[in-house]
Amino acid sequence: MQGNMHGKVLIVDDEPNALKVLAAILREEGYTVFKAVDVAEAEHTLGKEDIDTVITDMKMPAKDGMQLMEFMAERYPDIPVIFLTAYGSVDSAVHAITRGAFYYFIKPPDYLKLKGILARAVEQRGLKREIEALRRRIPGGTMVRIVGATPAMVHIFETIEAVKDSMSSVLICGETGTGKELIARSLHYGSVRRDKPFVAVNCAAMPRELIESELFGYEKGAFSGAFSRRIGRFEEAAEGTIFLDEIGELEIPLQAKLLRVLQEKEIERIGSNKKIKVNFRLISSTNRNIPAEIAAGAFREDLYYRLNVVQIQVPPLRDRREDVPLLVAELVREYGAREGKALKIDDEVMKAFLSYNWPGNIRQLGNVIERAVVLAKKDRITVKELPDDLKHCAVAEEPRPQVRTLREVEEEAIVTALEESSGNKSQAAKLLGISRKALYKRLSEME
Ligand SMILES: Nc1ncnc2c1ncn2[C@@H]1O[C@H](COP(=O)(O)OP(=O)(O)OP(=O)(O)O)[C@@H](O)[C@H]1O
Repeated sequence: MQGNMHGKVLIVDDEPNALKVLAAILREEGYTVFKAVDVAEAEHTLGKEDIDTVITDMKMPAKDGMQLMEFMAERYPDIPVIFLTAYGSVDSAVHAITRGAFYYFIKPPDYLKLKGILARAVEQRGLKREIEALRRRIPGGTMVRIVGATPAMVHIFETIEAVKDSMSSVLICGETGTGKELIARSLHYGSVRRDKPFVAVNCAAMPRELIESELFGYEKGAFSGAFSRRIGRFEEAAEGTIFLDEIGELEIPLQAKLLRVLQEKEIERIGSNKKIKVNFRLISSTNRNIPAEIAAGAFREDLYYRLNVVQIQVPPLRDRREDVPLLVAELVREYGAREGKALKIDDEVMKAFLSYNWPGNIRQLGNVIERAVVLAKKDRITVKELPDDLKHCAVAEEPRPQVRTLREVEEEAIVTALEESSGNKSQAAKLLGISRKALYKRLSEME
């Protein structure tokens, strides 16, 4: 945004007059204005133009403003959204704010105020863009920090380094929440392609027809609802990386289409038979056992070989428990910073973390820590802040003997006193309430 005070604004409203008036006012202010009469058209414009801020009506006949915002949260999380809402639907606007909307105005808005808010939104977008650009420039930087020191993780880091700049396809296998997407991102942002797009598509999140139009795009009129042309994700990923998450969910007909794209490096938009050259690096991920799917006839073997040129296996968290303390420290710092809390973790909590089997892996660990950080009072995270199944783990992990011998108690007291006094024996003796000589005597008995 530097050197350019104004930005690109997209206005979405089903009332042509409202659209016209606001567009005129903002153009006067020097903004480049794009208009859309519904969410579908807005989505299309967002795919084509580098929009700085969206101003949208809340109530619209097909999809509403809230649905547009959800779409944006997924695809364009850095673009601020300002809502215009009719008097009487303030509730939904407030809901939008809690979901991250930038601001809302009741119609008709106070244009002076709207201009002020818009300027702030555009400025914020500019800042985010600069930060993103800086991050990408960190030499060899992966932008995201992948925490891990176990041999399996070190092996993954080495593989990332070795293959990041190549065009070969990478298949990342591992349970849900193990960090597959993080690895895909660091393969991209650490590579020579880091200034090109990284386009992620979750193959499990959408019905088949939608994935197809998402991946390949379509021409205007290709099917009912295709009001305008839309470019697909393969085209969007030009010279960059496309990440197909949960590739195992792709149905057989789409597998065939994908195979053809990989072989021929060209695509056809739906409703057109013009071939378009595409060039991208493909990373895919799966939490399924693909060879078993092949044996069951649910996955094409030839496609598997194309996807699996380089394979990265990410182990579940329970198989690399040594990484748990590192991850916990990192996550507590991260969420703590967000909440403005500097927190320590009780030993019991760490013990529970170490013995739990983490079916949701690091994502689950992150959620548990986020919750604990929010709940934590004072400066500690205690077992009280853990969800029930983890609390049980903390209890199960403490098979303390009921009675200890006096000698054991004495030895423990001596060790604690020495620790407290950093090994200074006079001070330790003082803490224990005995003479230095008595301490020496007991120490010699202990050995
Ligand atoms: N090694 C790691 N270090 C730090 N954070 C991690 C690590 N691995 C995963 N995470 C965090 O855990 C969460 C889940 O990771 P990610 O989305 O990459 O997992 P995934 O394997 O792609 O999950 P799914 O299969 O469900 O899509 C993210 O918030 C990510 O930042």
